[in-house]
Amino acid sequence: MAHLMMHAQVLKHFHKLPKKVQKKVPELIEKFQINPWDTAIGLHGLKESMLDHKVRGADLPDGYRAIVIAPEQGDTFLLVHIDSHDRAYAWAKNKRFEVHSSTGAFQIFDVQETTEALQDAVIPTPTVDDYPLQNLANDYLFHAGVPHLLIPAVRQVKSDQELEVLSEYLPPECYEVLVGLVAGLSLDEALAQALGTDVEDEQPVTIVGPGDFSQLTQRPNRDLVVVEGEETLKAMLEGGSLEEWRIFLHPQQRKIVEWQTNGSMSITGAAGTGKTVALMHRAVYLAKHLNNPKERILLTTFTTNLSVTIKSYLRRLDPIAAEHIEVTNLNQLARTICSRSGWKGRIASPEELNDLWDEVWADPSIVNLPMSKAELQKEFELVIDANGVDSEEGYLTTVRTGRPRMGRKERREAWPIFQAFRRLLLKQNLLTFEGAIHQARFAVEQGNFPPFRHVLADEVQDFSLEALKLIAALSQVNQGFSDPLCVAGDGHQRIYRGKVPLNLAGIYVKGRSRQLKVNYRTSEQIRLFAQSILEGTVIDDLDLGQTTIVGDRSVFTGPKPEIVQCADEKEEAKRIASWAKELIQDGFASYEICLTPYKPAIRTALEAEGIPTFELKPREEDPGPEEPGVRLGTMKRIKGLEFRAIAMGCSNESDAMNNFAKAELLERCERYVAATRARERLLVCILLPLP
Ligand SMILES: Nc1ncnc2c1ncn2[C@@H]1O[C@H](COP(=O)(O)OP(=O)(O)OP(=O)(O)O)[C@@H](O)[C@H]1O
Repeated sequence: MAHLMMHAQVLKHFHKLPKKVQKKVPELIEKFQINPWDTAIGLHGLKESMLDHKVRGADLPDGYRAIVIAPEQGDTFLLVHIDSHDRAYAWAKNKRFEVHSSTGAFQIFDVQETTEALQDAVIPTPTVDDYPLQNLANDYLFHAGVPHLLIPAVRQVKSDQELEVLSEYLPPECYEVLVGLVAGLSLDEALAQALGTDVEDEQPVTIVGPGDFSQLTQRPNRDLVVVEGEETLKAMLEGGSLEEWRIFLHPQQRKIVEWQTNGSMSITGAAGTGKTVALMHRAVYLAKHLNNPKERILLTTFTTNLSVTIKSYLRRLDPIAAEHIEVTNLNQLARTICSRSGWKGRIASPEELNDLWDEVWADPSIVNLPMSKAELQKEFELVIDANGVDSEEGYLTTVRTGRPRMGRKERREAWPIFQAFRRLLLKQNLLTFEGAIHQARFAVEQGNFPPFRHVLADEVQDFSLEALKLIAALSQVNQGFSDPLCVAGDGHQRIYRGKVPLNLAGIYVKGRSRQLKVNYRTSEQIRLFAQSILEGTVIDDLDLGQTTIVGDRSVFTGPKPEIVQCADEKEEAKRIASWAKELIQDGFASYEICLTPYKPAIRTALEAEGIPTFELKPREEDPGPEEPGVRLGTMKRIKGLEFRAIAMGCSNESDAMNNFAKAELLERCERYVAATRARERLLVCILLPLP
């Protein structure tokens, strides 16, 4: 059967086409499947007027034309553009539509346009004359995926800015490989990143020429999709427009989705690189391949926000598969397991915990405090509770990463205090959040709660050791099942605790780990700024190694983040309010703007300008377009969300933004998280330096 593959750009602009034209497209697809040469399709050659002789036109109503690329080998046709007659043909006239015979990627490019873009770019001449691309041999560049005809243009590139100019003109995977090479990756590494292939398992490309489309439906492809008929098209364009993440995955994401593993696997990547998207697609893929429909899949997250978003996205992705996937956040998961396995208590509220600590401190037998009360409470939360430490001996040997030094003597002194606190919890049938996770793990390990066939967990950088052990138990990681556990996370975004290597919890991902490097959320300018907040720090890969952002990039560019100095909170509130007002005048909806952290002064300043506000409260969903109002929320609250514009206020001398070098890593990571929630615009207020 012949196929018609559609290009992402056609789907992206589909909603702008006249209704009559939109209606005809499914008919066109169906006719193609039956007989692509059917005269009723009206496919006609345009040899004389087109540079690429494979270009065909197909008539659509109201004088519109579809640009279809006919194969020289195979029976896969490509619908690459739809527009009014003159515009459609002008678009296609000088373009080439080819499969690259080294990488197998389908590429659209215009040699003249690319060369001219480079010549016209006003970029200062670099002082150093040995930019990496200039020294590469033609053959090397070809293996990197550069079409033969574009090699001369690529060899002209003398700086990062010039390479960036080409980002709009080079085929995307080819541009990505070049960025990787310039950043210092080897050719194999850069190709593996861009194409989602491994050198070991790579299928050799065996195409016979640029018009051989016979393998396009089988190879990972970031811009083309097979559309099988009206229903598929409708499903893709649910709500009238395309949500690209549902259909077009980066080849690395595709690899993650379909990767069959005999043990746990991990997905890493900086903020916005599509980890959650890959994880959701993988959950759906696994749900579709369950052997027994009674088997269950768990997808869990650290924050409540994210689990709410994932739940609704999974239903959009595949409502039938979503029925097999239980989505819940860690807190809820622990509660459910505890209560289903017979526990009758409650998780203590923060106020109740404070009351219990007060009771401990009031106990006259507690006299020797090896550190301050506040530090001891923190020690309990971050070390004792999070690691499930249940004996003094265990405590003496626990690794306390990121905590103040404590010798054996101090630990022995502290232990009775923690025991006293635990006794009070028990007396009232209360558990801490970590305590509930600990109980839940026991319930699973003792067979009081059934494990899942597959477990997927997001935001694992913030999981405690106990939480990691819980998901390991729930997925039976060491029982020899295929694809037991897939975890996703990012060490740059760890904001709740020190790192806990997966390995410590018996989750072994060596050789089964993938890093995503293409940022789909934030502009390149915002990505670079956010990255600068963490400059000089060492970020882990969730396990025992370090992560690197070499070769990372965003898929789009935008205005530079604005950094403004404000003398005090009053000035800060004024600056933020006038910035938000300007954005709204420029067409931003109020709910697309978020200000963090929440400060009453900022709210008052906005309201004085007549701008509605909406506070994002803990555990409550962001209602989106239904509820106008500039969003106000803490940096922790906005994790897992994204906005077109973010303003970060920080008119406080000790704020991390005022002095990165002095700030704690967790605080810097929190600022990184806040900055990377912004898609297009970022305003950062810092304190005016003291005289
Ligand atoms: N293949 C894709 N095509 C288009 N958009 C994508 C794709 N993958 C992800 N995105 C978009 O990029 C944004 C970030 O994706 P996602 O939330 O999955 O990233 P993440 O790595 O989990 O981010 P973070 O760690 O910052 O929460 C989302 O708006 C998502 O829709």
